[in-house]
Amino acid sequence: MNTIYPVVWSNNKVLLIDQTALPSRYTLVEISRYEDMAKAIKTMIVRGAPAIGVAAAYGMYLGARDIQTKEREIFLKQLEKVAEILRQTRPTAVNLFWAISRMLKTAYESIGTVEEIKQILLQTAQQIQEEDVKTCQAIGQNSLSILPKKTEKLTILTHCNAGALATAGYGTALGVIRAAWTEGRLKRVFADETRPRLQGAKLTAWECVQEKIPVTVISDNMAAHCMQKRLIDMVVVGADRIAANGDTANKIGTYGLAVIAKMHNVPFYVAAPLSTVDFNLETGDLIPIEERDPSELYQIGTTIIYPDGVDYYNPAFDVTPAHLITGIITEQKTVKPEELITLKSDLSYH
Ligand SMILES: CSC[C@@H](O)[C@@H](O)C(=O)COP(=O)(O)O
Repeated sequence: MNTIYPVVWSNNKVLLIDQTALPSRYTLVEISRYEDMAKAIKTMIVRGAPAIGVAAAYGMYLGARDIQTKEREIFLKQLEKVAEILRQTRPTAVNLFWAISRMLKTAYESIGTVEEIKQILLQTAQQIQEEDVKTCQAIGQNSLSILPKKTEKLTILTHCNAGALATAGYGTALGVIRAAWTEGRLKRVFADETRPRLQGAKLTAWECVQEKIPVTVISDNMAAHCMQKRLIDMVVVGADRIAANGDTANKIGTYGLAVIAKMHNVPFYVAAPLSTVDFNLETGDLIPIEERDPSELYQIGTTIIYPDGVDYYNPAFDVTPAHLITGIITEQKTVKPEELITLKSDLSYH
C-alpha cells in the first residue's frame, strides 16, 4: 500500500509535498508556473530521479500553457526555451532529461492547433506519472524472486530515499522493501542517515513510519559495523543514472556502501526504472556529478559546525562500478549489470 504522492495535479496546478520540510512539517507547495517548478527541483522541494522527471514533465506543460501564440513554429521554439530552463536544474538524474525529451518529442509529433498540443502535453505528463507508479510496482514484484533465501525474515539496508517521495509513488528501492513487507518477508529496514541532506533519516524513515515498517536509522559510518555483525541480509538502493555498462550514479555514499557490502558478501542491488538508464553513456565516469552548495555540509539548521578556514567539497552523487553490483532490478526483469544492454530497445527518449 502507498498513499504518498509527491506530485499531484489538482485544479490546474501542481501540488508538491515540500520534502525540505519533512518530517517536522507536512506541507504542500502550489506550482502554477514553470519557473517555479524549476526552482522547486533545484532547491529539492521535489527530489529523487523519477519524481524530478514527473515534476519536469508538468513543468513543460505549465510552460506550454503560458505561451501566447497560435503559430505552431513559434510555440515549439518557445517550448524549447522552457525545456532549456528545466534542464538547467539538476545535472545527474537522467529522468529529468528523459521526461523533457519525451514532452518535446510529443509536441513536435502532435498535429492540431497549439491549444490541442497543450492538452496533449498535459495528458503526456499525467501518463508519465501513472506509468511511473506502475513501473515501481513492477520493480517491487520482480524483486521478490531475488530476495535472499532464508527461513527467517530479512533485514534490508538502504541509502538516501528511493521511496514514494522520490518517484510518482511506491518507490524503487523502497518499492522492493514495500513488496517484501507485503509478502511477509521483511523483518526490518536499516536506513542510512545519508549525510549531508539526511534523506535517509528524514524521508525514508518517515515513509517507513507511515507504513508501519520497522525501521532503524544509522549514521552512514555505522554500515560497515552492522554488516560485520551480520545484521544486514541485503542492500538495495535507487539510482540517478545508470551507464550502459551498469555503472550506477546514486546518492553520495552509495559507492562506499557497495565496497563494504562486497567485503562482507552482502548482496548489493540497484532498483531503477529503465528511464534511469542512459545508454548514450558507455561507462559511469561520463556521468555528470552535481556539486551542491557547501552550506549543506558546514551548517546544521542555522548552526555552523565547522571552524573558519576549512575548504569544502560537496559532490551530491558517486558512481558505483558495475562489478560491485549483484543485480539491477528493473520493471522488466532483474539483470546482471553486464546484461543491462539487452533491455535497450524500450528507450526512445534519451
Ligand atoms: C528512486 S530515487 C533514486 C535516486 O534519485 C535517489 O537514490 C537519490 O540519490 C536522490 O538524490 P536527491 O539528491 O535526494 O535527489
